[in-house]
Amino acid sequence: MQPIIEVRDLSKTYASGTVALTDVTLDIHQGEILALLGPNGAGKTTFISITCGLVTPTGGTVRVGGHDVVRDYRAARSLIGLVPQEISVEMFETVINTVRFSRGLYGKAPDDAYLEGVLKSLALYDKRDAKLMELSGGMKRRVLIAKALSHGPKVLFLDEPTAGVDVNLRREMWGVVRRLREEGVTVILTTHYLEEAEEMADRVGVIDRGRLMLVRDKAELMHEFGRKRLTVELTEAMAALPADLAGDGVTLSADGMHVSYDYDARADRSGIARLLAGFAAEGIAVRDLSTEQSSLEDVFLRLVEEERA
Ligand SMILES: Nc1ncnc2c1ncn2[C@@H]1O[C@H](COP(=O)(O)OP(=O)(O)OP(=O)(O)O)[C@@H](O)[C@H]1O
Repeated sequence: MQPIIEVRDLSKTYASGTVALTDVTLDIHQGEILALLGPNGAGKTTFISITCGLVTPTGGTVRVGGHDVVRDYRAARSLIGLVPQEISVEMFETVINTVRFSRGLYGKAPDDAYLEGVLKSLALYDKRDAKLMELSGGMKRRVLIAKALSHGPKVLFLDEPTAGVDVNLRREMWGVVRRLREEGVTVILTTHYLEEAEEMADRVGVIDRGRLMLVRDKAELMHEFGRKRLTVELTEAMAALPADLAGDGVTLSADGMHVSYDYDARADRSGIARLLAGFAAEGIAVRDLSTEQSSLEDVFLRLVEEERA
């Protein structure tokens, strides 16, 4: 199947001389949730703005549903919904009128049945006649999504959907995004939160200083994420690892006081029992044990380093 979004060698240098994107190439598939992770200023918003036709690229192309976002702007844009970072809503307007207005901006014929369906899927139907000023922060964010969906797009961009919101609201947003995907909407979201990418995405892309460093299936990343490290603290320093303790993933610290063992936490047999039996057999006294999980952040840092190398 043809990707819904095809990005080829995309570059952007702003008039100020700031290089925001360099040679980004990426396919986004229909019905997936792609999370774009990256630090402030990495180029995420620039990528979204170009795809939505709000910023002109200085090199390369983006096609949405086969339509070039520059040459064939209207056709491309009609397939896209954008939920921007800032919450700006017309406080005195009602929910239903706000989404009707957004739909009208796309030159689409009025279709209240469709819009009511959108409001229902976002749990806003009961609030359709409420003024926006009467809504909670979470509801206002859902109104922004309803506006972005008002013209029936195939692709939804969410620029930092949960920046600065509390944990409950973040979970609520995750639920909303998952339901949209079930309805067949392709979702591209940007985030600073690794946890969010981990929770939501089918694929994760990392942008760093304008370059797309990597794009991976989350399952693949989670496999690496599943690694843990056991550290065994000894009562006395050891000069070298005894032969029956040495093995894959076992290392002795420089001071000889700690043995660490990296293992796959998801494997049926972690190898920990075998290792500890080895300590007992060698008569090595153990002071303490601790385990730590490599965070997604560790995984990313390692991957990005590998990619740079
Ligand atoms: N209109 C503009 N004119 C000049 N430079 C810009 C403009 N918009 C963004 N930039 C610069 O381009 C770079 C990428 O910015 P962008 O907003 O795309 O990053 P981002 O990854 O979305 O960051 P954040 O996570 O902070 O939103 C930054 O250095 C930024 O200062």
